[in-house]
Amino acid sequence: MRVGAAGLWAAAVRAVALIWRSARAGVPVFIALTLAASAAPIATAWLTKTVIDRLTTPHGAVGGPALGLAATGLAAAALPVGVHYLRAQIGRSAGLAGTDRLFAAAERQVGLRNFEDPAYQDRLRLAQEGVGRVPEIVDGIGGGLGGAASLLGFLGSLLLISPAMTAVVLAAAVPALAAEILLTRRRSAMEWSIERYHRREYFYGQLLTGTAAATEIRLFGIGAFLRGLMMRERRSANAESRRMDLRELRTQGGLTVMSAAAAGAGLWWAVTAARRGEIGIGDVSMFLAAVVGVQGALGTLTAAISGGQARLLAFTHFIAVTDAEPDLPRALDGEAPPLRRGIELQDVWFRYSDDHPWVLRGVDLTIPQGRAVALVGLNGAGKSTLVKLLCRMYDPSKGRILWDGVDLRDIPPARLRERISAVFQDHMNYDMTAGENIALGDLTALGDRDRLRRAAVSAGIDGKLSSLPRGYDTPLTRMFVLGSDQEDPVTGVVLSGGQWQRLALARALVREGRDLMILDEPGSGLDPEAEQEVHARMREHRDGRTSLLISHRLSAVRDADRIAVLRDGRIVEHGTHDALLAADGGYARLFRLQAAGYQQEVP
Ligand SMILES: Nc1ncnc2c1ncn2[C@@H]1O[C@H](COP(=O)(O)OP(=O)(O)OP(=O)(O)O)[C@@H](O)[C@H]1O
Repeated sequence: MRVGAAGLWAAAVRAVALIWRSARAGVPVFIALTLAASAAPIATAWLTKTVIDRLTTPHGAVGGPALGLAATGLAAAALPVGVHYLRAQIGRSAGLAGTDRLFAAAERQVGLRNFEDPAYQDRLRLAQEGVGRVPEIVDGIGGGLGGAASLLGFLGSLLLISPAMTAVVLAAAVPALAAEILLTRRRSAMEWSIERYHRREYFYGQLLTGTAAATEIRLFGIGAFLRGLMMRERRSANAESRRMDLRELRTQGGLTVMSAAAAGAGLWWAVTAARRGEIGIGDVSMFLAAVVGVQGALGTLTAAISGGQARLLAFTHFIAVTDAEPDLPRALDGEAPPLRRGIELQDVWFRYSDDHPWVLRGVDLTIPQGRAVALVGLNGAGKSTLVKLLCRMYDPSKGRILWDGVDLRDIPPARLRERISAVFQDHMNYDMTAGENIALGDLTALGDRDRLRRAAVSAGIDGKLSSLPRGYDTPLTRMFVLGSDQEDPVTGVVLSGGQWQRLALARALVREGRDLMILDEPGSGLDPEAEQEVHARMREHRDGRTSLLISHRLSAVRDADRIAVLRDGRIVEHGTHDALLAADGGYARLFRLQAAGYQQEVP
């Protein structure tokens, strides 16, 4: 991604606006103290010159300037401390506001399309990095302001002593500044180009240190292999950084010699001019302070400019994420009415992107209110995709889905989702307490132990949760210690796959009174007995409710009011279990196959 000067400027304006809005009271004080802190050394230099001049003239009164020197010395020592505190404080406020804004922007992506786009994911990660660098932008602003004020102050002082010498010092300074800015742009470009190595290195690092892949990595013995891949990425990034460092070394080396030569020449001139009586001894001291001051200010300024470019570049990702349009067209005021008739899919076509093949190719399906519809089909047939369309995680590419006659596109996703509960095939296990894991299904149940237990009982997991060391308050994680009590840390518990499955079911059940219940493979991780039991419970729960059930175990869906078979992106069979068996099509064949498999297993 190339960001030109205009882009960086726009980013600077946005960053300043964010900083200003998040710390209105602190910013003016910070600027005032920064400028005062920069002025202190200039005042010190002038006062020193005055003291020396008066000391070298008979009867010169030095009391006033000496007192002034003491005051500026005090200011020079104290002001940077205040500036440092305010800078950190403003950085924290701005970082907090930026982080909140960033995550709110990510939440505005109500569907999944952007989240599944690798480019958006990259951008999101870089945006987090960008917002993390907002405190550095505050540093940069402070450095830039302070540096510029010192530079102008010392150059002005030098100008009063000798315009010629000012020209020499400037001649050494300006190329240095220009070269630094150029180097910085190159460094930014280099950092952007090595980002791809860092992303892959991070990925391997996560694999090697996380728990998700820990078992496989150990069993397959692939730790060293993955570490090798990780180190290869790091070496590639290092090689490019080293090339850049060498270029900087050469340029900066040359510039340092140049400015040292300018300073040396200036010193020689000042000393000889003082010897000839053309300037006073105080002027020599002022000149020395100005040369050192200009060089120091230049260093601060170039660091602020070069660091600032890199930080603003990172901040452009934050801007891109916070400005991104929601992935689904927004319907702001539609309603999802309580379901009375049912849900209708009319000629629904869907593919994940223009580059992907069609998953659904004209699905027509009705889920009548109060009925249980089962959806069956082979792996990859598109069942879970259809579920995601029903929850409006995506919009159909063609066709429409009607909720009691209202197109889902006309309903704000949040309102639609309030009416739905679901157990997803790839349900989530949260590193939180058992109770929280259930309550996440409906936050109004948080802390309502009776409701949580009711859901857990229905999902058949209450016994297990009640027997945990702290019951429903037991953390279901070994990732970190929960609770604020450092003296008495709460050790977490790890559940089995099937137990997590039941917990996901409880999470769906705690969402009481919803119009549609979606059960996508609710029994897939359970042993046969448990699966039967869960399906029996779900049958009870479904009774009189609108539900969509997906299962590969056809015996579990046989008593659904309707069964739809999805193949090649279309509903190819549709009816009750008995009707489908009588039709003797694909469903009947699959059902017999499964039944025969079970019979063979019985001795
Ligand atoms: N997020 C995604 N991006 C791109 N393609 C996807 C995505 N999710 C699923 N697919 C593809 O869509 C097709 C249908 O997948 P889906 O998960 O809906 O099938 P399914 O019927 O639920 O399968 P299973 O029975 O194995 O769970 C598959 O070919 C899959 O590769």
